[in-house]
Amino acid sequence: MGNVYVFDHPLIQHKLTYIRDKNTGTKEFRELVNEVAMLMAYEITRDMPLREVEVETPLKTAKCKVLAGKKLGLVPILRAGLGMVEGILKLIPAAKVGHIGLYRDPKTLEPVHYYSKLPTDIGERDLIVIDPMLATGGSASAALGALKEMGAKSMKLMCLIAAPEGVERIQQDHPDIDIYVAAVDEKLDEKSYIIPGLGDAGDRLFGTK
Ligand SMILES: O=P(O)(O)OC[C@H]1O[C@H](OP(=O)(O)OP(=O)(O)O)[C@H](O)[C@@H]1O
Ligand SMILES: O=c1cc[nH]c(=O)[nH]1
Ligand SMILES: [Mg+2]
Repeated sequence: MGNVYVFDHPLIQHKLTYIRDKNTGTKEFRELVNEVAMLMAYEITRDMPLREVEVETPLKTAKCKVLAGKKLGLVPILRAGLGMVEGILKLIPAAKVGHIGLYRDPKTLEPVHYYSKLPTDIGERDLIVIDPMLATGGSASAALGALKEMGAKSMKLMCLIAAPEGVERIQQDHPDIDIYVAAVDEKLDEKSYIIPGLGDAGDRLFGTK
């Protein structure tokens, strides 16, 4: 079964508090989401392989390390996942970005897959699938399933806030996938919003409500 990693770094937790606050406006919300995404990416990329190189300092030859050039890919789940991409690209500017469009039908709560455009070599890349909210887990599960069908072999799921129900769903449907979050909240409400959560991530990012 996949592991769940909760990032308790003080900077992540501090910023998440202001992301949750209903009085945080669109501009600040966007900035904070990107900042937390960047900090989470820093933690997630801990296992990136390095290779040794030699470099001439002004004084001596030094044996040093550089990234081994493993291919990465970011896959934001539209729309809200877009809000985390810029922050991650600040750390990993060469990463390719694929897009997968899914929304949760407000009546049935079922995910509707409406778009995808991925790098042609997704099978060779380590993918980070990004969505701020893991609520029922339906959208992320469908996204991971669709990506596997399209050839993805190595994926991590990165979310800001998860509900226990969403974590369970991913562990059941995709036991091979590790989940990285800033918080696992209490529960879902009757409309399957995460409680306490942060409200509707897409609407808060894009100012649509
Ligand atoms: O775990 P689930 O129950 O599937 O819910 C989570 C999904 O809901 C939100 O997207 P939404 O449907 O609001 O689309 P949007 O990003 O376009 O606003 C969120 O960004 C997730 O993709
Ligand atoms: O709490 C929730 C649940 C699903 N989608 C959101 O944006 N927020
Ligand atoms: Mg939304």
